[in-house]
Amino acid sequence: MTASTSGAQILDGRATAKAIKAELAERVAALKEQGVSVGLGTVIVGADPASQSYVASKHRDCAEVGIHSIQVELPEETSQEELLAQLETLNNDDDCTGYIVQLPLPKHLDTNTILEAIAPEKDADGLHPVNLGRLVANVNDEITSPLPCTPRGCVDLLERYGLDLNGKHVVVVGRGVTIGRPIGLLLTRRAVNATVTLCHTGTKDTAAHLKQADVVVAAAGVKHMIDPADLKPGAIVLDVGVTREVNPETGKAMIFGDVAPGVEDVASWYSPNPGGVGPMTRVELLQNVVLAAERRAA
Ligand SMILES: Nc1nc(=O)c2c([nH]1)NC[C@@H]1CN(c3ccc(C(=O)N[C@@H](CCC(=O)O)C(=O)O)cc3)C=[N+]21
Repeated sequence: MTASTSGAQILDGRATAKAIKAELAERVAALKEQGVSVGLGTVIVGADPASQSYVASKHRDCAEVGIHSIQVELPEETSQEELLAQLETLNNDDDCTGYIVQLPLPKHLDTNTILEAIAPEKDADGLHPVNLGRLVANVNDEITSPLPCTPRGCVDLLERYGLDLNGKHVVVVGRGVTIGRPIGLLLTRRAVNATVTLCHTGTKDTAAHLKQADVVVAAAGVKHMIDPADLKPGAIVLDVGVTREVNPETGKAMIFGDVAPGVEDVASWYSPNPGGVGPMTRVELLQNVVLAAERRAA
């Protein structure tokens, strides 16, 4: 655990993801000994530079733990039928243990129809409606089916630092499908036992909710929208939202979180962005593929 120069301690997602990757590498090796190979597929449509950079890092992660990768790159103008045919190929490919379709998709494609076409047992993101439904029904204990990567990454990061959420009040900001909506379902399970408030653009006074929060999950995707002055002193803050801006002079991409600078003077713990929940999301993707292979081997 790294202490920052100011008051708060850092929830270091890079170091935590590295430790989890070492554990996953052993599980992949054990599967190989049983003759089970583990493969992750990624499907990317179009040439969005942010998506390409995310997908490239997912394949680097795979190489690190011994997971074989299958990269499918399709042109921007790919039709819905062509994409569905590609997913059918991956659904039937025994070398592909699990896969993801990188989001966002070009506007002419229907994201929900595409996500539903992924075989639920190959859904590495945990975003298929069957798997999200199991999360709602509370039958998804990860032994049966995958959990969504970013929520699980948040919960694992807190757990690895020994931060107990039992009885704590968590305020989630943002209602997106990848994090804001599902994370409350994980946090309110008996095993975690937190109380959750979900704030979104329709919330009247988000600052008043933040003041009550023992833990804040900032997942709106709006650069620096959370003012540290609105936090309760000593709060735990997970900065999840990502805003990517390309510097027009250098051409270099810059990453910004949802929490404005100064959080380190108010929080007891916080996850920086970059370097916090992003690397955890990626390691949970690997975890889902390894779990899928272990299920298949059982
Ligand atoms: N089907 C699908 N699944 C996703 O999980 C998915 C997606 N689509 N579309 C886009 C978002 C965004 N996302 C991130 C993952 C890792 C980092 C990450 O590792 N970030 C590094 C920095 C990376 C950099 O510097 O570019 C960090 O936070 O330290 C960020 C963002 C996954 N998403």
